[in-house]
Amino acid sequence: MSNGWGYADHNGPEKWCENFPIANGPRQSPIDIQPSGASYDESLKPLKLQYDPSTSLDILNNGHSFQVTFADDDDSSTLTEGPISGKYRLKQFHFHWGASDDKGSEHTVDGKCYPAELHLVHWNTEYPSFGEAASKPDGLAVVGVFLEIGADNPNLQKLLDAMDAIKCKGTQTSFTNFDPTVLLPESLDYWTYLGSLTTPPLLESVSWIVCKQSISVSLEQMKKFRSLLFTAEDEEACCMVNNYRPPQPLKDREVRASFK
Ligand SMILES: NS(=O)(=O)c1nnc(N(Cc2cn(-c3ccccc3)nn2)Cc2cn([C@@H]3O[C@H](CO)[C@@H](O)[C@H](O)[C@H]3O)nn2)s1
Ligand SMILES: [Zn+2]
Repeated sequence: MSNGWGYADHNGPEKWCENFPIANGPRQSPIDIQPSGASYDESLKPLKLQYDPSTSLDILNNGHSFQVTFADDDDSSTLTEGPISGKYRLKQFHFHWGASDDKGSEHTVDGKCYPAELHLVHWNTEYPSFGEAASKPDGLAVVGVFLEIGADNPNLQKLLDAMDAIKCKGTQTSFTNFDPTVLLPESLDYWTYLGSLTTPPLLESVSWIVCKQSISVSLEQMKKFRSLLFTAEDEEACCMVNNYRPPQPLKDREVRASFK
C-alpha cells in the first residue's frame, strides 16, 4: 500500500494483509454469526457495564471513523462479568457504517448486514495500558451493537450534533458528560467469541461481545453519519462511508450465546 490503510480499493481490507499478515490469522474479526451454530453457555454471566459520564473527553474524526475517547486512568468506566474475567476499562467507542442502508455493519447475522455497528472498546486492567493490553490474547473486550433503520434515536442526537465540528480527518472537539449506556439495547443478551481488532494492526486480542438486540437509527440520522469525510480539510473531499471490514473465516473457533 503506497500510503496508510483505509477502505478504498487501493488500501482497503483486501490489501491489509500486505502490511499486516495477521489479516489471514486464526482469530480474525468480524465474522458472520450463525445463531444455529452458536452454543448456549449457561456459565456466561450478564454483562456488567458501569460507565461514569464524567470520563468522556472528546470526539475525534480519526480518518477511519469518529470516536469518543474516555479518561481511563482509573476504574470509573468499566466492563466486568459477561464472558470475561477481571475488569476492563472503557477506552473509546466508535461506529462503522455503509453508503446505503443495506450494508455497513462488520459482524453479520446469517448473512444479514445492518446499516451500522457501534463498538465500545475496553482494555484489561491486568495490563498497565491500552497499548500493552492490545498485544495480549485477553487484552481487549469490545461490545458490538447493531443499528437498524427505524425511529429517530434521541440518544444518538448529541453525537450527531457534534459532527459539524469534526467533519474532516484530524478534527476533534470537547465531548463531555456523555453516558454511553444510553446507546445500549434494552436486552443485553449476547454472542461471544475470540477475535481481533477489525482495523490495522488487526491484533488478535479481542473478546468480542455482540448484542443480539439492535438499537434504532433513522434514515436522516444515517445521512448525518455519511456527511463526515475520510479526508482532511486540504484534501479532495471523500465521504466517510463503507468503513467496515467484511466477515472473516471462523476457522477453529466457537461462538457462544448467553441466551437460549
Ligand atoms: N473496530 S475495533 O476492532 O473495535 C478497533 N479497531 N481499532 C481500534 N483502536 C485503534 C487501535 C490502535 N491500536 C494499536 C495498538 C498497538 C500499537 C499500535 C496501535 N490498537 N487499536 C482502538 C484505539 C486505540 N487507540 C489508541 O491506541 C494507541 C496505541 O495503543 C494508544 O497509544 C492511544 O492511547 C489510544 O488512544 N485509540 N483507540 S478499536
Ligand atoms: Zn470498530
